Amino acid sequence: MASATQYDVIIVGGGTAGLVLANRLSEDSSVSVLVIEAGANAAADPRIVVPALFNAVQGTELDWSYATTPQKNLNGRIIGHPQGKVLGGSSAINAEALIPPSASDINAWEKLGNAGWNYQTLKPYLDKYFTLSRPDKATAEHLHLSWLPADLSRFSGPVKASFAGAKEDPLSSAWVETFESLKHPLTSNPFDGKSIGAYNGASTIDAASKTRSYSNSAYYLPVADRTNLHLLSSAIVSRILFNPTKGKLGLKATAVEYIQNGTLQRVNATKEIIISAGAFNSPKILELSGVGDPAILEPKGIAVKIHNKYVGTNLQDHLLNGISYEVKDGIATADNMLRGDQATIEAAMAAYEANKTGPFTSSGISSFAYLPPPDFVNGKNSEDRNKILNALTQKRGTHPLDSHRYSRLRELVSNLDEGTAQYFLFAAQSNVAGRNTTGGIAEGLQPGNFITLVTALSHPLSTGTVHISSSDALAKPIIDHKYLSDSLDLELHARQVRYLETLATAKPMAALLKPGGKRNHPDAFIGDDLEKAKKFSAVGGSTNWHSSGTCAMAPKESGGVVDAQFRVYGTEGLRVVDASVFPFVPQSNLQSMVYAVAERAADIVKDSLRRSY
Ligand SMILES: Cc1cc2nc3c(=O)[nH]c(=O)nc-3n(C[C@H](O)[C@H](O)[C@H](O)COP(=O)(O)OP(=O)(O)OC[C@H]3O[C@@H](n4cnc5c(N)ncnc54)[C@H](O)[C@@H]3O)c2cc1C
Repeated sequence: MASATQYDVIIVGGGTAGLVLANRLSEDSSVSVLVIEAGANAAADPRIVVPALFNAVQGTELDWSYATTPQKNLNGRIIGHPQGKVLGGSSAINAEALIPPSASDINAWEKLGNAGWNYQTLKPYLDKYFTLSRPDKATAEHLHLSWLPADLSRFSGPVKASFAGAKEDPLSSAWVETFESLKHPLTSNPFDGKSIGAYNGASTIDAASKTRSYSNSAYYLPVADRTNLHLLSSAIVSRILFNPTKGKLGLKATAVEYIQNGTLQRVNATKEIIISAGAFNSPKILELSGVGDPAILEPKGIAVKIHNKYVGTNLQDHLLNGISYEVKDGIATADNMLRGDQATIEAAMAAYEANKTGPFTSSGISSFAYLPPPDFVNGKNSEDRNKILNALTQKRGTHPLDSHRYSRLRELVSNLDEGTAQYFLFAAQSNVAGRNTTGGIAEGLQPGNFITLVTALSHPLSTGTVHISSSDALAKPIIDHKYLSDSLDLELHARQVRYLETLATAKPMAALLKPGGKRNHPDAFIGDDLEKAKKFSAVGGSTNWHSSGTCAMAPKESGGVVDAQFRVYGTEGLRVVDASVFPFVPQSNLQSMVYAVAERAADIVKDSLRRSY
């Protein structure tokens, strides 16, 4: 039985990855596990439970409310970065889209030198974290789910997923049919590691209760009464302490310092400390602990314990851009709800409470597509394509992982057999163009009903940094994504932004939109003009909320912070497990990879704990 001052394993951050680890590692009742989470357990809070309300959490006490520095290539705009500060982390505030990753994205980890990190080894874990409910026949037909396998029993995990979307809503059906009419049909089952074309995806929403299913409800609450699993909530970890004597692998991590109710406290770990504080806060905790670049740490008065200049670098995200199109009268969108219209919210709440129906049951984001650059398929625009391919053979960037990024993108643009961009539909307007986005997505909305067609760069070349701003554990880090700092990102992204206009004028999508209707910004009228698309890329560029990569899993000489077993280089008993370890941002939305990677990490740690007895 654990004491209050010492545990076998301490997990820093009870977020998406942290709670997977907490559950799996405490399955062995002889292992004592402590989770330290900065936020509260808000499991009953409707802003978390009700699927459509994910947006209402942003900027509240449940959000770290981070933001970038002014982004030079986005016209100096500041991009807001919500991050869950609550038990469940960002899985408690995300938009619930469950997008399976691409096999080749994962195989790229192994090519980089992470032995054993390929699709085959991760696949069992990708199937292990969720179960999937099949919708009724009429909904399945409406959503064009013929690709869904007859047997869903291979999905066997605690997160409950289902297909959102109502038969009455014309949008999700039109989405798939529009891509089909443009000769980009879905070519295979996305759950098998490849998705090209459009489909309506699943969401992490419990089909029966129509509530968010996330790491708290799925992994923590069902086992919260285990006597060997303890949770300290509303406690902010300030640093990891090391034993000054070097062991075989390096300094042994022995204790965690945290601040609770304004008091600095300490708890010891006998075997493992696992940092799962997310892509911004995990590198922050390493730096506060003296693990990082002396040029960053020393000016802040932090003694360098382990010199690794790559901590907090390699920051990636899927830069996105959306054009909002006014829809014809009578087509239901989420605009009124997003604007906070009282009558709409009351009607939606009434439908939700009475029989779990209506707009509160989904996030409004479930229609997706992946495409290679549409400009280049079938041999089109080969001169432009060759220019991009040639540029990708030249040395660009300064991070050791950059050369791998270029060769991967080169492969994708050469073969055109995988997506380089994600497209999705948001059933309301987007207001982020031309402004800082720290106020969230519901600020300054215009009257009318809209849909937003969105595209995001799947394999960005531009990478940024996140570093501490001071030695104060409560200070926000300095986040600089350096969006579009590699000019090739703009070349590809602008073409994809221009393709949104093709989608909007294709059948049957065009029939839903108001001819000559309003848009979200004067620069959003792009037509076929690539220069206008480039301009709008800067005006409207924003985050897809997929920050990752800042404690990359890679060989040390390739810019790695952790090895293939998640061990922080130069340490013993210290690992990082969360979105920060992804060396390359996968093309999929991140939660599926975070859950799967955490499940696999749990097995790796269990194995190591067994060997240590
Ligand atoms: C608004 C939003 C929408 C998104 N939508 C989707 C989507 O629809 N589909 C999808 O697949 N992905 C989505 N994502 C991405 C996905 O949810 C995240 O990438 C993923 O949840 C990150 O998991 P993580 O374990 O790395 O970090 P997190 O889940 O964020 O966990 C980190 C945890 O550590 C805690 N913590 C941090 N610092 C400290 C400290 N010093 N002391 C103690 N605790 C600390 C945090 O409070 C948090 O609970 C979205 C993300 C956001 C922010």
